[in-house]
Amino acid sequence: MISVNEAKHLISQHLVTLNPISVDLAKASGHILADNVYAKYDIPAFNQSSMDGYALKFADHQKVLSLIGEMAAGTATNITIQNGETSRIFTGAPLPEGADTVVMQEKITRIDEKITLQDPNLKPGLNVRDKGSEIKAGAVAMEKGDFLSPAAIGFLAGIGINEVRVYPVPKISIIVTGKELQQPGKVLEFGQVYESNSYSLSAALKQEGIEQIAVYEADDDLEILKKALQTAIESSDVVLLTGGVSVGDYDFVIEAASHCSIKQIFHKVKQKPGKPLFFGTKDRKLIFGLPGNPSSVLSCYYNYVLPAIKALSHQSNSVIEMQARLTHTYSKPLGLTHFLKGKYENGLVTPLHAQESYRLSSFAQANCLICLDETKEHFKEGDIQTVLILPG
Ligand SMILES: Nc1nc2c(c(=O)[nH]1)N[C@H]1C(S)=C(S)[C@@H](COP(=O)(O)OP(=O)(O)OC[C@H]3O[C@@H](n4cnc5c(N)ncnc54)[C@H](O)[C@@H]3O)O[C@H]1N2
Ligand code: MOO
Repeated sequence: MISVNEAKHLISQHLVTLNPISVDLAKASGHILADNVYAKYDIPAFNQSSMDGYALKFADHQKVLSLIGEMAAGTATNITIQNGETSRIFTGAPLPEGADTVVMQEKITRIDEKITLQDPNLKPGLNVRDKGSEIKAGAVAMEKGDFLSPAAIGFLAGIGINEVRVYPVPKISIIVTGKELQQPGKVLEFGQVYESNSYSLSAALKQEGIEQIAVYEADDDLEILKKALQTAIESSDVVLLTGGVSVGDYDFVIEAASHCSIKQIFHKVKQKPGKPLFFGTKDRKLIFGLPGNPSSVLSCYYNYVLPAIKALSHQSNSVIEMQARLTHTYSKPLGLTHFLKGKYENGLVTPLHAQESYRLSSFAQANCLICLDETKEHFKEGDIQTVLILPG
């Protein structure tokens, strides 16, 4: 059996970033840019007023000015002001030809068409957004590797970009195994358990902006599982199986993986929960066999699957590793790394109740996993441990 670190290292060695695609800007939020984006135009595209007021030549600011026209935002034709003239202007409107400064309307006196300024702080160019002051045509607007946040999307739209090249988010298939599984909402017959793994995994994936998720149910039937796995490999970048990776007579995942020519990279990790974790590859596709217990599924997801999925899209891990002080003493046997459901706050971390891998009640309250090393047995109150902060 390999250690947690060895397992993480082996996965990292098999990650190949997905090929970039072009997408509409409106669909690019949350992606990473695969190419530099260059500005096509000077933005603003014209000298623009940043205030409602009057446009003038600064050299005229001590004169009584004659009002000769108006420029509103969206005005399609320009006007020209001569010496001693001014024009009404509104926020966002182009400056009239000849004007270089705008005075706010609160800082003038107007008698009929005559304007006198009372702005001791007026400077040349005040209240004017210069043409190209946001960005110049040809300049790099954003760089390859930049994250497309909502602000970045707005920025690129604002400079006229409508399509970008990004690293795609992977397509995911989830295959749940087990003939005991019943859908939530239906009556639970004797021996049945409610199917929850596809729900928790889909929710976790959607939280990362992954929408292309297919769910298959494979019962405990080897033939059904082989077919589902084959379809899943062909139609997705990452396959997540849950259950059926242990040593029971109905645990068919390893056999189905071998039948589908999946190359086994490892099976079983020195950890709790999630000891029977399987990882394999086929071409560039990643196949994770997650041990069926609901808590094992999520613990393995945050430790292995999520970092891998993020790396495929060139994204940084959304599970943040931190150090925290234990609020309680905790003991465990030697030999396995334990991941405890915990509550982290202000540098302190508390292990929650219900750590068993079939239970999710404490996971539902947890905001972190506490990592307790395989080589240690006793952990004292105040000891500093690594915690994995779960995406909120
Ligand atoms: N003799 C041994 N038995 C077991 C070992 C072992 O080393 N030797 N390992 C145990 C550990 S640790 C784990 S974890 C489980 C993993 O087993 P499988 O991956 O084969 O999972 P299943 O047996 O199919 O299911 C385990 C458990 O989880 C429930 N389950 C499965 N799928 C779902 C689902 N989609 N939603 C909700 N619950 C699900 C299933 O009913 C079982 O209770 O093996 C131990 N056994
Ligand atoms: O390693 Mo298992 O996930 O504890 O039941």
